[in-house]
Amino acid sequence: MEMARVIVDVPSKDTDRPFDYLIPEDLRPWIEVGSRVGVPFGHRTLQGFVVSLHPRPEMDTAKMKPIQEVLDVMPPLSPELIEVGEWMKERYACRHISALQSMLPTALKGKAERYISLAHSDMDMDSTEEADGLFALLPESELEQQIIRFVGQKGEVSLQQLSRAFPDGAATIKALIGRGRLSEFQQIKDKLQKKTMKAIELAVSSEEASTALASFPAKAQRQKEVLQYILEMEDFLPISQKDLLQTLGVTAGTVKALADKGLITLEDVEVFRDPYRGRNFTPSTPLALTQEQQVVYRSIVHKLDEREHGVFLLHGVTGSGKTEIYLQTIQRCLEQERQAIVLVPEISLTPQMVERFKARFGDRVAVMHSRLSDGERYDEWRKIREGRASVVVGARSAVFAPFDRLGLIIMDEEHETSYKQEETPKYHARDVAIHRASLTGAAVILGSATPSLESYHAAKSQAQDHFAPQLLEMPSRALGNRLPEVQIVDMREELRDGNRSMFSRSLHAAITTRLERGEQTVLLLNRRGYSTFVMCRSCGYVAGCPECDISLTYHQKSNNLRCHYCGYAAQAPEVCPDCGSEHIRYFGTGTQRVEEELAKLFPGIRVIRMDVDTTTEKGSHEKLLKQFRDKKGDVLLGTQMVAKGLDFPDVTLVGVITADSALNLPDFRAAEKTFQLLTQVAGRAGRHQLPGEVVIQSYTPEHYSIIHASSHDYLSFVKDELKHRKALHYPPYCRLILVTLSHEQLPLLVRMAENFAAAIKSESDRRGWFGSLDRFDASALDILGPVASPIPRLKNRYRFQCMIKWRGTMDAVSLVRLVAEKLQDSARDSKLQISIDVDPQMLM
Ligand SMILES: Nc1ncnc2c1ncn2[C@@H]1O[C@H](COP(=O)(O)OP(=O)(O)OP(=O)(O)O)[C@@H](O)[C@H]1O
Ligand SMILES: [Zn+2]
Ligand SMILES: [Zn+2]
Repeated sequence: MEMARVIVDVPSKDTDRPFDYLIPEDLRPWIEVGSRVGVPFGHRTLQGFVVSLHPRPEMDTAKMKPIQEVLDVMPPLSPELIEVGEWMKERYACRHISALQSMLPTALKGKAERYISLAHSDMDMDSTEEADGLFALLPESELEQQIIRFVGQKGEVSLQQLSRAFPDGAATIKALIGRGRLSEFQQIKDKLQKKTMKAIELAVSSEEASTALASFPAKAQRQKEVLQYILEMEDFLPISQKDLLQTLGVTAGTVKALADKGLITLEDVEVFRDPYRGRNFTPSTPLALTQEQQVVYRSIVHKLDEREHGVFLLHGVTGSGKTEIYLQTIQRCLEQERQAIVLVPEISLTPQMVERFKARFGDRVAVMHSRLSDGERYDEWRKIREGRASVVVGARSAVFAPFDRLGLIIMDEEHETSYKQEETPKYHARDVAIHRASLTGAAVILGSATPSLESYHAAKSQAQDHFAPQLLEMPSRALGNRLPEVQIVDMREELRDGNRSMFSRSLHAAITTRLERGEQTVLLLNRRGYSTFVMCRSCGYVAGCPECDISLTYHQKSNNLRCHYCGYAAQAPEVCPDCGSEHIRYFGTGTQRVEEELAKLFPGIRVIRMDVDTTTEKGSHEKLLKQFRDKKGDVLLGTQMVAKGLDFPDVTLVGVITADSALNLPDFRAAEKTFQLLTQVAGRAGRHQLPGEVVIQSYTPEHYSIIHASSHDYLSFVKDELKHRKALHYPPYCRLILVTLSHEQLPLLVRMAENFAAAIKSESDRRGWFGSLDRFDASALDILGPVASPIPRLKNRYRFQCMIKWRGTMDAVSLVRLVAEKLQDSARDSKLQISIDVDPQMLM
């Protein structure tokens, strides 16, 4: 017998370490580092992950218990991912088990039994790599044939059954799965069962339907509307009845009436588990690279060829052809028989993005994002695990894709905050990607038109205590056209001149021109931050904290203003302290109001609205974009979603309703985020033949983030912004740890929060860490707070927070963790919760 160290599935402090178990002889061949096992623990059986294997210890093993069962044939985690988990535990002060669990698709988290069947024959032989094709032709051994016959006869066999029938077959069975002869799956129960939906399809040709539509009586207005919509959606049929009812606000009765007339059919159909199955992607071939692209391409490929770990920061303006770089470096990686992960922000995981990868690499691409059902995600995950996919395109958690020959990780729009997970474990996919790649000698490309200050600063300073990417730049657009002209409109002047509309005269005129020319407009309404700050509409004054240089947040209930960093509070002003105007109030508007205003100002204008409300249903995003591309809309109006990744030839105007809204958030990254968003959205204009124009409306047109965005000047922005960050001690000149404590009783919480801050102070003093952040050459640690959290009460619990700022090579995370655990132990009643967020992105 041998021994395994197992991390058990109980997220508590006392169980947050590996436990030793003996490996029974018959389970030995099934167990690897990364296996999921069932182990006895106290009186229960718990699930756990094997993190290491050891020879049988010398000591007395009588008290050690044996592993009871193995839950999967193929270990769901690899040794590499186990190592990443260990690193996450230290880096983010989370439990080891939470780190490991976060790597698995939900469907795998329960304890469902694993089954084996013959592999689907739906594997496309053309697209599998040649090596696999050769493998499949290898003569099969006696044992292999027996196993295949056995499984073939039974249809599906549970892992238990199979391991009993072939006690010595573990290695062979794993090999057969690896070669695509057998497949491992789990019975997908209840919510994962086959999904069906009521689907609507035309029962007649579209011409007949149109004719019928014309002859509808006036009183059948609702039916007419529905049929009209179905005709518009023709390319997407069948569509779901549920979607339609929601979009049009009609009842099922109206739909049924059309079915009764024989114009449409209504059927229960299975919802496809592969959301892209059956769709044809026009294959694309590599483009001849531009001069700039070639330089970048060569640097990256050089690293790939050396099989060395390396991190690149690809700073390329909008439309510079970063995606083509991604595609061609992936190509090289695949030629090396290695695999690639492409991370994109959830919000830009648009069909257009996925399409570009599917078009180049076909079935070898797996897709992972949050709108997939658990079942779909499990299927995509298996595709990766079993080696049927070699490229994955996905949101944050795709960084854990279970590849075993990873060669390249790409992170598009690397500055996006959605790469940080806000629940435990609070990891940043960028750091995980870099760490994972360093373990396997993989390359990392961080791409953006507006890199985060952290990444850019790291590339420039080549600091030793942080990752130091190699900077690659693409300053011109791939198609040779220029970046669009940007005009800034001062909205204070508009008001002074008597224009109270949310559209300036310039933007109004520009939209009118587009309507006349039949060109398209993208309108961005940045809703982040609305209703939270107080601004003077006459002079642009925004109430800010005297200590922290961030805007104060308006609290309606108490009618006061508060700083969420230091706790400063003030009465909300009645008149502007700067200019005395009464036009000072807190700000609020929404896409719906803009839509109404557009309809009023431009009668007959066709507006496609894209925001959280219109994109909740699966596929709605795609439909709206398709409508816009088919020129069924003059204006695409939306929130952040319209800023990213879109590439439409007829968009020649981009308008930003209020550029300042995000500028006034109580977040030290407010200027950076504003600059990024403006640059992104401006980049949507004039990407093809027609030249583009951008109109930015602002109440603070003199702000450096707006000025530099309008001249597409990333470098000047960085220079200005870094000055602020340095003066006020914010990243990248220090790092942050946000600690939130919560409890049901306020007085108790306040006392404990104060104890926490005091303990951090004395503990770091004792270690000689407490220095001044003003001295940039020295290590230093400072703690702000405690103050009430921006959300001071959540689910009946009060919340207080402390912000730790630190710089240096010391292990501040483990200090915070230590103090937090001590406090929790001493608090006796376990109702105190402490959450630690290392390198926080969300400060509100
Ligand atoms: N080498 C090339 N030859 C011809 N066209 C190219 C080349 N590289 C890119 N393009 C085209 O240029 C346009 C912009 O490229 P792409 O979308 O890859 O840029 P990007 O940098 O990813 O843009 P963004 O950051 O704005 O999303 C696309 O229409 C693309 O097809
Ligand atoms: Zn004022
Ligand atoms: Zn403050």
